[in-house]
Amino acid sequence: MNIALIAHDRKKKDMVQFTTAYQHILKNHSLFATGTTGLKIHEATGLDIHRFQSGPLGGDQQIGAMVAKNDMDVVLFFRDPLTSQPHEPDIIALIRLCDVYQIPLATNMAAGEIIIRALEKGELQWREIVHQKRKKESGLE
Ligand SMILES: O=C(CO)COP(=O)(O)O
Repeated sequence: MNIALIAHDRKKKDMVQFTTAYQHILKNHSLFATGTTGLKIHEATGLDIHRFQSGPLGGDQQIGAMVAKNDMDVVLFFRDPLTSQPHEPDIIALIRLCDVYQIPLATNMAAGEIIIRALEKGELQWREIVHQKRKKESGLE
């Protein structure tokens, strides 16, 4: 599955702890992240991650583009609700797209734990059905 990992600055510690604790699960998936989050995770865990731009420079939008193509299966976005962000519209747009495409989205570590455990148990396999259906509709299969 394609998993996006994003954390605002004050939540990066949470993200590093989270990805360290669950790296045995995450390593079996394709990981994507905004620039600085991806770097911190890679430095702490050695996990392979495709890094997009930093959030304020368009990284949220790049991840949003994958969501809009229904290519992203899970979004773990540990956001900071107490600090205003210069790219707030991008953040809102990404969250909105997750709702448009019914993408499991965690906006904090507690919800992230529920999603990652569900992923481990295979409870998100329905995403494969979405991919297969999409391929069929586009004539790729
Ligand atoms: O700002 C972000 C998400 O909105 C995160 O960006 P960075 O991972 O580059 O810090």
